[in-house]
Amino acid sequence: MSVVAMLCGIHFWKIVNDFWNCHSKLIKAVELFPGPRTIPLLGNALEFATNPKNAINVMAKFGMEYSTYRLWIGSKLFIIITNPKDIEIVMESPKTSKKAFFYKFMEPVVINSMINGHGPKMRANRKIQEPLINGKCLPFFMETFNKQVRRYINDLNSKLNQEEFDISDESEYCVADMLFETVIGIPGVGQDNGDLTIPHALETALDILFQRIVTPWLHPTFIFNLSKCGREFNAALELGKDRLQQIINEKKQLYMALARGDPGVEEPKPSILDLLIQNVLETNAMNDQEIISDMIAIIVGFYDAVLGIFSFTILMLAIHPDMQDKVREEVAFVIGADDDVVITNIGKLNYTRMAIQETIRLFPVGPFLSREITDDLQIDKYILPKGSTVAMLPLVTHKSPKYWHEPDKFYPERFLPKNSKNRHPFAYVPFSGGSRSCPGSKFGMSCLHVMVAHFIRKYQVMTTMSLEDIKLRTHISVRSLNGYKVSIKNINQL
Ligand code: HEM
Repeated sequence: MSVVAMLCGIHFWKIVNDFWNCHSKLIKAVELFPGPRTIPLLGNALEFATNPKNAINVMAKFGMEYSTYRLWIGSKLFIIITNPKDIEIVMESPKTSKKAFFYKFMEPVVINSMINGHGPKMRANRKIQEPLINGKCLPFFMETFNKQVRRYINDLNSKLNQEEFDISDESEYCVADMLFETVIGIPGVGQDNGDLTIPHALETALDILFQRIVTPWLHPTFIFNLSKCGREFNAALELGKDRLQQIINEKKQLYMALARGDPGVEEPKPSILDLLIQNVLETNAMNDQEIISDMIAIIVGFYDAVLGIFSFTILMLAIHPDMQDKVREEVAFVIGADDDVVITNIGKLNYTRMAIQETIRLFPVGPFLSREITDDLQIDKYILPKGSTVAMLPLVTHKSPKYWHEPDKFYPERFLPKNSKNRHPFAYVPFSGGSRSCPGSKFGMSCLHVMVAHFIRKYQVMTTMSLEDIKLRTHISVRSLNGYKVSIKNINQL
């Protein structure tokens, strides 16, 4: 214990030293930036570390006040920006293509992945994977989405005409099954045996990651590793890593057996991981560590986004029955009473798409997008100094009355071309932008269309919640703190 106390003491001294000596340049550079009052050494950390789940709400509150401002989390300087023209400069600049310092916290399990890496190797790996996610196998992935969603919709019959239930809790297994089959290429049987170990472990890791970001005394790795949350975080990532390594080994064996023409070996259905392994067996372009890192990035990106957006969309349609009817009419017209949703339908489901877009406007999956400033960058009257972290807050920009009429209302029609034409393109950044934009946007939106279409075609959804009731819980992503309570009736009983 005394050794730990001594190490903490040494580290504390180092923080003090860093703060006063190494960061004097940064302190000077942001003298003119507005921002909340700081306290010595901790800066603004106490505002966030005491309640990390509310941290982005607090940042958003300051964002309403200042639009551009600075925050100090210990010795780390954050510049928060919310104006679309500034967001455009930051997203498009090569000086900000590196993710913020805290993405390093995902190491040593997730190294130089699409989510936390940078540089030529990361870009080359991303270039291999993007066409696998959104390319010619997408129609095939749609079959899996339809199959799993049909299963889920049938199981929801047990909730018919009953009390309210949480739509997110009910949808977890279906989302995990779609993920397992299309991303990792293992049978999606969560709806049969209820195993959510891997997605839950990764969700826990995200929660802890965010807690660490806003808690400066957890930044040093050796202190973090000694803490309870550090041990939990490492265990969660290790679990995902070990399972993925095992799956990769099995798949490599299988594809080598296929190449040799071994008898009785069947070609598996394609998944993103299967396609990637076939590619690297031929090209040797990525090693196992890189594949695992990117698979974790994709699993987190898929599970968190699809589950969160679907749950919010159904809740929004429950709160707004007129809009729910419009989605239902469109689905009936474009897809019919019982057909699968195929890729060519997606472009015709305009109102459904606008309902999903409007949901993501109000509840952005990436409420806090951050990058490292690798060289001084001018935005408006300010210079973002090299060595600071810039954070964009879609949660604020998406609700600014400067760009959105009645921003707190759910109004899908605001995405009609005639209502969008004068809007700054970076006033809406659901998938981030520039070189670090989401590589899974088409894949994810296709999946969401399938889920919403099947659900609304079968059920009338109601809720006692109102838009004003929803309190947000934020980590890297956004969730409803008070859940997504809905009840359902069979559409044919109406
Ligand atoms: C349709 C709903 C989705 C939305 C709204 C969404 C949104 C986002 C946003 C805002 C980011 C940027 C995060 C940041 O800059 O910190 C991001 C990154 C990412 N997303 Fe998505 N995402 C969605 C679906 C998906 C899916 C289905 C996948 C996987 C197939 C995925 C994989 C990723 C990955 C790997 C990154 C990291 C990319 C990078 O930082 O360069 N996303 N996503």
